[in-house]
Amino acid sequence: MPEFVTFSRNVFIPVTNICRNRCGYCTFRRDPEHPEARLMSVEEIIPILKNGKEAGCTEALFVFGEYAEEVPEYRKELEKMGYSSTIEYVTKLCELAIEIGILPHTNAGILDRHELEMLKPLNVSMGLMLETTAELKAHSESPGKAPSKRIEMIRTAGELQIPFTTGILVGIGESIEDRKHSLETIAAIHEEFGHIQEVIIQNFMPKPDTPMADQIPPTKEEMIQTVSLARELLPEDVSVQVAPNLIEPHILIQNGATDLGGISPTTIDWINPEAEWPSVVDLQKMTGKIPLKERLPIYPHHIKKGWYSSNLSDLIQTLTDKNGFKRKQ
Ligand SMILES: O=c1nc2n(C[C@H](O)[C@H](O)[C@H](O)CO)c3cc(O)ccc3cc-2c(=O)[nH]1
Ligand SMILES: C[C@H]1O[C@@H](n2cnc3c(N)ncnc32)[C@H](O)[C@@H]1O
Ligand code: MET
Ligand code: SF4
Repeated sequence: MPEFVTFSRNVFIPVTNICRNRCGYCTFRRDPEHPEARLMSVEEIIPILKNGKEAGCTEALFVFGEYAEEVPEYRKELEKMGYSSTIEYVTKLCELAIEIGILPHTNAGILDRHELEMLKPLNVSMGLMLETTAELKAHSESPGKAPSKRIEMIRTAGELQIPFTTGILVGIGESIEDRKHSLETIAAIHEEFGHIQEVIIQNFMPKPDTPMADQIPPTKEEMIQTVSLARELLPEDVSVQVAPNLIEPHILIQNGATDLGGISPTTIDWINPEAEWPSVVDLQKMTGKIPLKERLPIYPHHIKKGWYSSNLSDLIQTLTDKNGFKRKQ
């Protein structure tokens, strides 16, 4: 049993749902002609950040479609707003979040070294799910889900000393051996760079009207087995995260999970909109006797190592003090 289980309070900002990929399990992505296709404006985003700040959130989670610039209609929209790339726009959004008092964490899909360098000074951590090292049908129309590209980006983030979240998606057609290989790959990258804070073991949730609508999601037993495997294969300083809105976490905590990721009092999970966030009180009920501890989107050991830009130090300090987060030695 772990000594405690962690979580963070976030606001989820789905900057754009335009995406160059077409993953077989995804309902987040929209075609440009779809009525719900969007690129959020600064005017829409500011109140979300402010509400989140009021509600005690410490993390601005920017998640969006990968390289939407490859979609011509989107590029035009972005140019109308005065930006030539999504990442240029997102740096502006991160600056706003910092001004309002929330720490940015961006998961943009694949980014190149230059883009990572642009975001590093404005993000306390970043993320990219490896998903799997297997070549799967689910990803046959998603160039950005090529395992080699994902591995390369996670490594580059390591070279740049960006605190990082990655993970695997369980139940999308991969075998147990594939899961093992994916986790070993993540473990090896972390041994080299030391930047991975947490590895998400995310259970696939079938969605209506997707090519994988009828695929059976992983069983509780498979999830227990995968969480145990992750705990066994990953270095000790990496936590194993499960999503408490997607699966009952208690038994997974008994098998090695120690983090529940971000939950939000003010925004929905845009990737799994059908899955409501539990409240902190619900979370405490789920973990039972194990104490819950709120964390920031940057872990204490990375704060201690100074893996953040000077733009962020005041805010990290204020939020650490205010929330009474311990700087674990
Ligand atoms: O609300 C969600 N948060 C997701 N998060 C956020 C996560 O729960 C936390 O915000 C991080 O642990 C940072 O504190 C991700 C972050 C990443 O870097 C990569 C993937 C994910 C996936 C999800 C997700 O599906 N839903
Ligand atoms: C942000 C992350 O959300 C995950 N993701 C995308 N679609 C689904 C789904 N149907 N079920 C569970 N997780 C999903 C992917 O792993 C992505 O990288
Ligand atoms: C909305 S999914 C999360 C971000 C990115 N599109 C990816 O799949 O990696
Ligand atoms: S999961 Fe991410 S990369 Fe895949 S289609 Fe959805 S938004 Fe695009």
